[in-house]
This record gives sequence, structure tokens and C-alpha cells, in this order.
Amino acid sequence: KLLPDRKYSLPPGPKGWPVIGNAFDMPKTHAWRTFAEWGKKWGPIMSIKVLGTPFIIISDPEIADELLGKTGSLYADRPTVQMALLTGWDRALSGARYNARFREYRKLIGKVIGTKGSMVKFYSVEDYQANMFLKRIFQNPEDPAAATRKTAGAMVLHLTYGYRISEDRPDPFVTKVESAMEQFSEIHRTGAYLVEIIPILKYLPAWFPFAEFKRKAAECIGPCNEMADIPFDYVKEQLNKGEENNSFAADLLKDKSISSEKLADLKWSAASFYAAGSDTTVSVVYSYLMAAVLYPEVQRKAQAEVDSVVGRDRLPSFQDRDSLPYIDALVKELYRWLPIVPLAVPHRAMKDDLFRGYYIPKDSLVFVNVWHFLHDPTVYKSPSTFNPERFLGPNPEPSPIDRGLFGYGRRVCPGVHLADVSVWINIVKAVAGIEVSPAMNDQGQVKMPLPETTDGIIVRPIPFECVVKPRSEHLLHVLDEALKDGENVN
Ligand code: HEM
Repeated sequence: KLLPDRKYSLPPGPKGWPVIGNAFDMPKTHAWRTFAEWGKKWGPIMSIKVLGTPFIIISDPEIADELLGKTGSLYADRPTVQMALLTGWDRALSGARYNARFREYRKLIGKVIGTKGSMVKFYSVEDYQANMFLKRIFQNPEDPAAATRKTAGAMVLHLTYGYRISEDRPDPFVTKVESAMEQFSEIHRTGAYLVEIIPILKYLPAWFPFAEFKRKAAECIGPCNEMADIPFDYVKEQLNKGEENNSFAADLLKDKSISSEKLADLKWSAASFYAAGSDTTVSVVYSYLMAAVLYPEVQRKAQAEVDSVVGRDRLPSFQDRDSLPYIDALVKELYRWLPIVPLAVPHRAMKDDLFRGYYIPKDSLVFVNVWHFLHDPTVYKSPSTFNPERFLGPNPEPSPIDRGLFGYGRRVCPGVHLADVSVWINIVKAVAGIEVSPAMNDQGQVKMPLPETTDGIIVRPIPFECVVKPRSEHLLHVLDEALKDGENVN
């Protein structure tokens, strides 16, 4: 163990109290804003201590690249979440410790969705589900957020398991997966369970008065297992019956080079998609509806580009992508404007380290302020303004993808290519198909949404009202035809 001496100390930061450290300084909500202020005072790499654990906070993208991107496995670990261990949720990739199982998961995922080129086989499902997004929006225009959520879930289930959700009644898979996901969020709530602070409590018997967490954990075990088992068994059954299934899970199951002992890894690689892949795309698509209300001129420009390239007798799709630069800039701006993973996901130091003269002890948690990287006024002019043009012209501002949007190093988002195509196709269909306008109150005044997000690791725009309509009657006809063509995509 590398011991600190007088020469090497933790990166600077506010002085804390004995034992609890800076626990009381920790912001209650939207920590990225406070961290950005602290960064101005304490510098681009700073630290605080919370109950003995050093938190390293980074406010400079170069330092983030160097520390998390270029140090191999040194910062590739995640913190242990006791409740995840007690419920079985530790098998999901996003929280997995850096070990052989983790590497196996990433290998399996990389095999199917590891390159841009590997996305082509998913285009038809993506296209169909994005058309369904329009249909779902028009079927229930009072609640576009619900259509957005439903589509993201439907898309992940379709791509991952080849499963199509039922449209006219609550789908049994979605119901199961959603309730398991609620429990997932619940057990990861910071500060909710004493066992995270005093891990030894996990040995208390469930009947013990302070062991409420154990009873909660026991409730979660079944749904957690089912969320991984049920859709996976569906794919196995389909393949056994000789039915066509070209999903992520089916591809891996068909791969003879993967031994049957790997089945659990395979099942959990697939299950990890729902957690990480549905909440994220939902947020970006929902941000588009908000941007369209607040910036009608952006909506008009985007529609004008699609109309001039694609016309109005068909809906845009992947073959049009290279001809739609404004839409590309619009998507980048959605990523930048309301960053949906504002502090990335904390990495943990696996060993003591010396970095730029600072001592970073083993088990430190590293937080990267991606929100700040994307709102730095020295890099992005008027950062709170939604302006896709900043990414166009001879001197475009840097793409959010190069400034931490998808995380770092060995933990970088493995769904980056899938995210790219899923977000793009939903946004371009929304532009082509939906007229979004502000809602009115009873006095006839417009109700403008507040461009703010919820709190958490993956965030979304705070709920707002808006009016959504098909752009024309003709569009509805075009959409019906497109859906008929896509009925059997697999
Ligand atoms: C716009 C969409 C998305 C964004 C902005 C995003 C961003 C991120 C970020 C910042 C991380 C943490 C990286 C780190 O720790 O350094 C992450 C992890 C992850 N993402 Fe994504 N993601 C998106 C979509 C997706 C999709 C569609 C999938 C699934 C297919 C996915 C699967 C995952 C998984 C499994 C992890 C955990 C990786 C690990 O811990 O090793 N993500 N993502």
C-alpha cells in the first residue's frame, strides 16, 4: 500500500469534520451544480471525504480522460452496494465489480453491438419501433411522456429478445420488468439504507427490529430473477421451436463458440440492457419535446430540412442520415443541453495511486462533472440556450460525445452505438411526424416548461405539458402504410 507522506496529499477541498468528513457539505440535490461551483474554488481535481471515503471530483475533461481513460483497470471498479448484493442486482453490468465476470459480460455485449457496423442488422426493428412511437403518441396525445417511455421499453425488449410488446393491454413482460426496475432504483437510493454505511448489519436475521432492509431485500429477489429469466426463456423457447429471432440474446444463444456454462453471463448481459438502455433514450427523446416547445424556430428548421430531403410522402429513415446535418446537430444539442447522466457513473480506485502529485487512495470514488463539461461557457457560447447551430459551420463547438457523454475507459457505455441509432431514429421521426406546441392554461396563456431535470444518476426533463398533433392527415396515412410494411420485422 502506498502511504501518503507530507509530500503527497489528497487533491484540495473543503475541510471536513472528524469521522463524518464532509457529509454535511454534500449537496442535497443536483450535485453537479454545486460541484461546478466547488471546481471554480478548489480547482479541476478536488476531493471531499464522506464517512471515510474520499470522493474525487473532476471538472476538467482532459483530467477525466487521463485519469479514467488512460490508466487501464486502475479506476475501472464500481463501489459495492450492499443492497445489490442482498437482492441479486449486483449481477447487472452497470454495478458489477471489475473482475472476470465483468470482462465476460463486456465481451459478450461487444460481440453483438460493439461496432457502428453491427447496428445495421437492427435498423429494421429500430425503424419499426420509431414509427410505433408516432402511433403511440397520437393514440394518447394527453400523455406524450407515456408514449416515450413505452417506446424506449418496447425498443429494448424488441432488440434484446426479439419480443414485441402488446399495444392494447398492459404487457406482462413490461409490467414485470418495470416493477423490477422500480425496485432497482429504490435500492440504489443514496442514504436510504443503513447497511450501506455499516455493512456488517447484513448479517442480522430478517426478523431483527432494525433489519427492515433485509425484509425489503427479500421482496426484491424474486422480481430481480424474473426480470432476467422470463424474457431470456422466451428467446430459448422460440429458438427451440425453430422460430426466427435475430435479437441480441438470440445471436449469442446461436453462437456455438459460447459454452453453456456461460448462460448466466449471457442472460445478465441481456438483462443489463433494459436498466441502462431504456431510461437513457427516453430522456433524450423527452428533451426533444421540451426543446420543440421552448424553441419553435428549431422545430421549424428541423422540419424544413426533413421535408426538403425526404419529402412528405414517406417517413425519414437511416438511409437519409447523411443528408440531414441539421438533425445531427439537433441530436448533439439535445445531448448537451440537458445531460442525462450528468456525473457519469462513479468509478472506484482499485489501488492507491499518485496522480499529478496528488495521493488517491484505494477505494476512492471518482465523479466526473460531465454536466459542467457540456455547460462550460468558455467552450459553449450561452450554454443554457438550445442552439443546434453551434455544431454546424466552419468552427463547430466540440461534440458532447468527445466530452464524457458516454463515460470513460473500461466502463465506457457499451451501448453507445445502439444509443446513437435509437436516439437518432426517434428524433428524426418525431421531427417529421409531430407538431409540438405549448399547452395553454384556462386563461389562454401559454404554459412554458422549465428546462430542468430530475435528480439522480440518470435524469430526465421534469414533467411538463405540451400539445402534440400529427403534422397532417396525410402523415397519418403515410404512417399506417409504413407500419404495415414493418409488421413482420424481426
Ligand atoms: C443516450 C443514451 C445513453 C447515454 C448518454 C449513456 C451513458 C452512459 C454512461 C455515462 C455510462 C457510465 C460510463 C462510465 O462509468 O464511465 C453508461 C454505462 C452503461 N450503459 Fe449507457 N448510455 C446510453 C444508452 C445506453 C444504451 C442504449 C444501452 C444498452 C444497450 C446502454 C448500456 C449501458 C451499460 C450496460 C452500462 C454499464 C457499463 C459498465 O458499467 O461497464 N447505455 N452509459
